[in-house]
Amino acid sequence: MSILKAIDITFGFEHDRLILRKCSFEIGENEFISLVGLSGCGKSTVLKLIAGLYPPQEGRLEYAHGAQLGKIGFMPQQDLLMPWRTVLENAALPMEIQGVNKREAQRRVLELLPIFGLQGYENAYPFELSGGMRQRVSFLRCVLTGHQMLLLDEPFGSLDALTRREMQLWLTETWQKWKQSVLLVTHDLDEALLLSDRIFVMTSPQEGPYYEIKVPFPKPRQPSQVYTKEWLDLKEKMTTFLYKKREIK
Ligand SMILES: Nc1ncnc2c1ncn2[C@@H]1O[C@H](COP(=O)(O)OP(=O)(O)OP(=O)(O)O)[C@@H](O)[C@H]1O
Repeated sequence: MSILKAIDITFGFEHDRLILRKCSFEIGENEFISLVGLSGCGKSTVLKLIAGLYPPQEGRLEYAHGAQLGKIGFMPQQDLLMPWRTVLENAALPMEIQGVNKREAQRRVLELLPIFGLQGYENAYPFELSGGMRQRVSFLRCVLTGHQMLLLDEPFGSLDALTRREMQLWLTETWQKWKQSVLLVTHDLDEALLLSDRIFVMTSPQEGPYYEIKVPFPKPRQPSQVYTKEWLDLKEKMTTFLYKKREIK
């Protein structure tokens, strides 16, 4: 069953320069999808359309029950934690805005802190945390507000390579517990292959449906797999598609 259907979406910031033209895709229940593409092709814009920050110029987005606007977790590129609020207050705030009372919101945060590797840090301020920990607070906040769907915009983009790999592995394990659908924007093809059920490869402008790769490796995947021939073949397929399209333009 699908949680979201995008049907013939057309969108551009300038009238003569479209980012999406009659673009369609579906996201299934409990599905993990990555969106990859060259810088500036419109990946963040797709997330913002789904989150309802921009209306499509043509076409429509159909949300399954429970995944309506306002109930989708959105994690932007920057963690956007408020420096004057503690971990507990930062993580609980969006739930409070959704109408959950403060005590209950904080109870839900406290319950999840250990899973997010943040136990004992509830009263810490963002400046006292490492980059990976700040991203986990941001991710925790997103999980608590996204009832059925999470939109993650390069969540690990600002982290060093080792922390990034650690966070990817942590996410593969943690995500199995949530059963929320995820649309992850990333530049990192290994990250996409490590985490996803399907990968949408986006060109600029995106015409029609995305070029799609179904990732055939069973989960959870291991970082050592990135050196296997099957893995490298899939990466090459995506790279060839991205750059060929660019030459044609
Ligand atoms: N608010 C805006 N107003 C006008 N143009 C915009 C706006 N936001 C984005 N754009 C333009 O739309 C295009 C797509 O931007 P978007 O941020 O979606 O790309 P992206 O694929 O996410 O890029 P990156 O990988 O570099 O983050 C870019 O050319 C960008 O300059």
